[in-house]
This record gives sequence, C-alpha cells and structure tokens, in this order.
Amino acid sequence: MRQSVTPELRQWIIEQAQAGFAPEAVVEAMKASGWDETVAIEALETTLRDHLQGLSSGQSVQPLPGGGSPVPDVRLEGSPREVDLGDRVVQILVSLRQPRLVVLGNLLAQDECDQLIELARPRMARSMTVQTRTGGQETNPDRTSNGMFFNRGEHPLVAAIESRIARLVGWPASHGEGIQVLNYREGAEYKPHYDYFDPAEPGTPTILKRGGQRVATLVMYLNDPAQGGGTTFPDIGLEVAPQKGNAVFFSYDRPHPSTRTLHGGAPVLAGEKWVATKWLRQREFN
Ligand SMILES: O=C(O)CCC(=O)C(=O)O
Ligand SMILES: [Fe+2]
Repeated sequence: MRQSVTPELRQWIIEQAQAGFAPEAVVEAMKASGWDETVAIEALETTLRDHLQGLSSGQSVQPLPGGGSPVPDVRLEGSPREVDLGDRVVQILVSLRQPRLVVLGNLLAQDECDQLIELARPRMARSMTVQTRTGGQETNPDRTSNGMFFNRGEHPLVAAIESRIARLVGWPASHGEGIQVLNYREGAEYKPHYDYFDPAEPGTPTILKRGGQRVATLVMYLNDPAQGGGTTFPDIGLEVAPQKGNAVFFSYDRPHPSTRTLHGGAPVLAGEKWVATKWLRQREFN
C-alpha cells in the first residue's frame, strides 16, 4: 500500500526537527507507527528540504514538484573513467550520491599547483571564516591554517583554473567565489564544518544578498603532505587523501545537515599541506 504524506505529517516532521530530534530518531518514530523505512526517509528529506527552501526564499512553505534545486555537478552519465575538459583530461576516481561527492584525479598539473602556491605565498595570513552571527569575518580557533583569496580572474592561471572548473561542474565562473588558498603547518587542522551559511544565524541574510547560498565546494590539493591532512567526511566515514593535483568536489542542494556534507581538514601529522578551495554560489557573485 502506498503511504501518503499528509500536510499533518509534514507539520509533525518539521516540529520534530525544530525540537532538535535527529533525523534517525524521527525515522525510528515513524517506523514504530507503521511507516516503511524508505518512505519515511524520503518524506523526511523532501519535507525538510521544502521547508528550508521556503525559509530561505522568504515564501510560505510549499512543497516543490520535481525535487531539489539545481546545483553544480560533474556529468557522470555512462560512468566515464575520465572527462575531457578541453585543456585537460581529468580522472573520475570515486563518486557518491549521498552526499553528492566526486574525487577527481589530475585536475591541476603539478606545475599549476606549484605556481598557485608561489602566487599565494606572499599574501598568506591567519585564516578568517565568514562570521554568520554578524556577516563579518573573524579568526576561528577551529581553523588553524593560514589563507588568502585570489580575486576571480586576477591572474591568467587563476582564470584558466576557474574556467576549467566551470566546465567540470557545469556552473558559470561568475557564480564562484575567488579561489582560496590555505596552508596548514604540522599540527594544523580545520575541524568538521559545513560550508553553507547557517540559515539560523542572524548574519546570514546579509551574506546571502551577494550571490545567494553556497551550493558546492571543490577542494584542490596543491602538494603532498608527508603525513595526515586528509579531507574527512564524518557522516559517511570517508577520508580523501590529499594528493597533489587531485581534488574533491561535493554539492549541497539545501543548507541542511541532511546533505551529509559535514567535512574537515584532518590534522597534518608531518610536513605541511596546501589546498585551494573554490566555493560555488546559487547566483552571480560580484
Ligand atoms: O583542507 C581541507 O581538506 C578542507 C578545506 C575546507 O573544508 C574548506 O576550505 O572549507
Ligand atoms: Fe569546508
């Protein structure tokens, strides 16, 4: 029998989430009252996604037909082993659906990595994170790396990488933030976090005026740390090894933990780590 998701059930799901119950607990409660697990999970996902979309657009909450909003993505129809981006052939090493995540081989040439580091080096300072409480910037004890931002297209190499990324994920370069370069010394790390801006924080509406939400992240590895420094995804027990020239891409169609995009930079145990991060926004970012 097909179980139908009534408005009352949707309301109940939203109330459970607002009361702080974990998704697993809500699914267990639904199963206990006779719901099929698959149907329960789907009801939970669609209800919360529609609810959050309604909040972020300031509209009353209406379930949207056809599912989530479009986000950047690597085209993997036909399970290609590699994708030809015109100026470079990139390997598809691993892909996941939930979260949407793709590990890419050889996105950057070795000398592109070296050159990006040298361009960034004179401009490195203690990393700031966007402060969603006020919309400003602050240093963050969870993030002990040093960093800098390039302006979009500020150097021919930066521009070439940005248009390569645009072709890779089918998203205009104009919707990207400037590339960020981070340097972690031995012992430095970036504790697990989400890259989207928390809709519950008071500074978020100000941040969203410029380009909307972040919807995807690409972390590109610029060197080979001697030990440690992987990118971890605690919700799925995944660790991506930092390998020079490789990258990990992941997207999130809603600013919600159900995207399972919690991630961090594991402590560097020996040597140092350099990465370049590209964040993609919903709209043009100027
Ligand atoms: O250093 C890493 O592996 C992750 C970096 C990251 O999460 C970020 O820049 O937002
Ligand atoms: Fe991140």
